[in-house]
Amino acid sequence: MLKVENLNKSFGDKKVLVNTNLEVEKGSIVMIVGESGVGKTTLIRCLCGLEVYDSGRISFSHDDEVEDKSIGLVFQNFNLFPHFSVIKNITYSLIKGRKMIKEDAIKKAKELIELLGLSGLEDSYEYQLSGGQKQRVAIARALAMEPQYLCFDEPTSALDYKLRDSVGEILKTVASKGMGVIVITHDRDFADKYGNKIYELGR
Ligand SMILES: Nc1ncnc2c1ncn2[C@@H]1O[C@H](COP(=O)(O)OP(=O)(O)OP(=O)(O)O)[C@@H](O)[C@H]1O
Repeated sequence: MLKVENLNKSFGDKKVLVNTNLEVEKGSIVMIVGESGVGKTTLIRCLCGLEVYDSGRISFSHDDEVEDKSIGLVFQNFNLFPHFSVIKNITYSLIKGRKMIKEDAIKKAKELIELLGLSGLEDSYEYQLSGGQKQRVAIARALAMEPQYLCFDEPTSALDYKLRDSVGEILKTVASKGMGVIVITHDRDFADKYGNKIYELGR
């Protein structure tokens, strides 16, 4: 379980997170809702190590057999490498960061491409993809790193309304593989439908 206790974060004089608490079990989907500006993105940036927090604790409890502290993030705008094909977007960090053999990285990427319904798009570039396809490439890329927890920043906001449920099904698939899923959303119906728990971040 991922546990956030009394997390505080300010930007200058502005207190954004004040004694924020959160618990995420593996295999579950936790939705974070709240008005614009309450600090939802700041919270997940702290979780992923992209932001330094002022005080409090982020810890992993003992149900994590291997104490793997990896938390991945799927950015709201996906952040794909525009000059790389779909398959290279997925394999790049495996090969360069994890030093995986290229053939193994490609095998893994192909499994994820299949899982996320991207077959046939292996050699496409970002500009050739729809919003939903870009998002699924970003999810495949994050899953390739095998994080224990995966955060999604507003996964439905850039997409056509009808794609909302397909995103929900992907979140369920990710959780069913044993990962803890943390989702920022403005969409209360989506949160109610797919969240195992909903945290309302307040001022
Ligand atoms: N790097 C930064 N420097 C200064 N202020 C920041 C920085 N990042 C965020 N903030 C401020 O912190 C507050 C919380 O921002 P954050 O993006 O976390 O909110 P949010 O709840 O995700 O909002 P939204 O729903 O609109 O995306 C905002 O007032 C924002 O202006």
